[in-house]
Amino acid sequence: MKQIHFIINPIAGSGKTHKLSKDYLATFFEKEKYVIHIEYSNYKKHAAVLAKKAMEESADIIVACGGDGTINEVASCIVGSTIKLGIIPTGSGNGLASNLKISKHISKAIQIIKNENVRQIDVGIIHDKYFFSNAGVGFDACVVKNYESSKRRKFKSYIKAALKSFKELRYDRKIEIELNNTKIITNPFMIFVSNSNEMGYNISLTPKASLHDGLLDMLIVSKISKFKVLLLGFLILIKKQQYLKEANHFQTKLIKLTRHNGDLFQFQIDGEAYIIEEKTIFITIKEKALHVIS
Ligand SMILES: Nc1ncnc2c1ncn2[C@@H]1O[C@H](COP(=O)(O)OP(=O)(O)OP(=O)(O)O)[C@@H](O)[C@H]1O
Repeated sequence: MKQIHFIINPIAGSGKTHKLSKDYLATFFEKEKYVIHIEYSNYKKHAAVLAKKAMEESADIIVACGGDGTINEVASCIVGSTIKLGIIPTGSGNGLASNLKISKHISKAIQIIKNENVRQIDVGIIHDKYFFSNAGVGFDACVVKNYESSKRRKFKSYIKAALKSFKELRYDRKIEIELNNTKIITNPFMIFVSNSNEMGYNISLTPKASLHDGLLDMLIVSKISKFKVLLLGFLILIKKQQYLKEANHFQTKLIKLTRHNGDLFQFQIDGEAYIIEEKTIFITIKEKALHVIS
């Protein structure tokens, strides 16, 4: 019998998860072959607690039902193991699921899990945390921080958060970046590191990124005027950000970031806000460390 555990974030996205009852799932997973377990996350980081419990109960497959935040909490527990991660993308952005071509239609996503076609994907590591989609410091981290205080988890909330971040924009920190034997000292608008080629909503800052190439894709945008911020936003929407001369793209396996002044590092990691206190941090990649059904 296969033990399949569903971990559902009830507040992710537009709350489509109400469909995921035991009766509904039982119409897909035959009781002769599967034992279905369902748990709901009740607070931030609870999905990780539930994933660890599922591992102790010998789960074969753990299904994260939510967005990139829920996937991060669940997947971080099973990196390096042979437990398979299933995804039902009920979040708002669903960047990783979209990169993996997992349908947003619940029944289609369930069918993908049933087919059990497993791929091993790379996993990013920033300081002591895993990321599966992307992480960044600067404007994107500010947008995420402002988004977290909004009541609704929708695209409109991201736009509002971006406008607020635009108003708050300031360049009061210097960061030293070391990668590929190069040192860059910048007063950044944004330092964005990605494992996946999509942030969600079909937006990509790193279109060349692959979950399977053993490399991190990095976009460094140095200090730019507010006019150029708007221009960059437009270029991103038409997927032509390389035309902004301050936007530089790199591929690498290891990045060292040192903050020379300014406050603590305020990151976004898979769309969640994080503070990192250390002055120097490393970002690296663990190849093919996660078994994902897609
Ligand atoms: N019951 C709950 N109440 C409040 N927060 C929760 C609850 N369950 C999970 N969370 C938190 O909700 C946050 C958002 O989850 P998630 O990223 O899955 O959805 P999303 O933000 O709508 O989607 P995406 O990241 O794809 O845009 C995560 O930080 C998670 O820890």
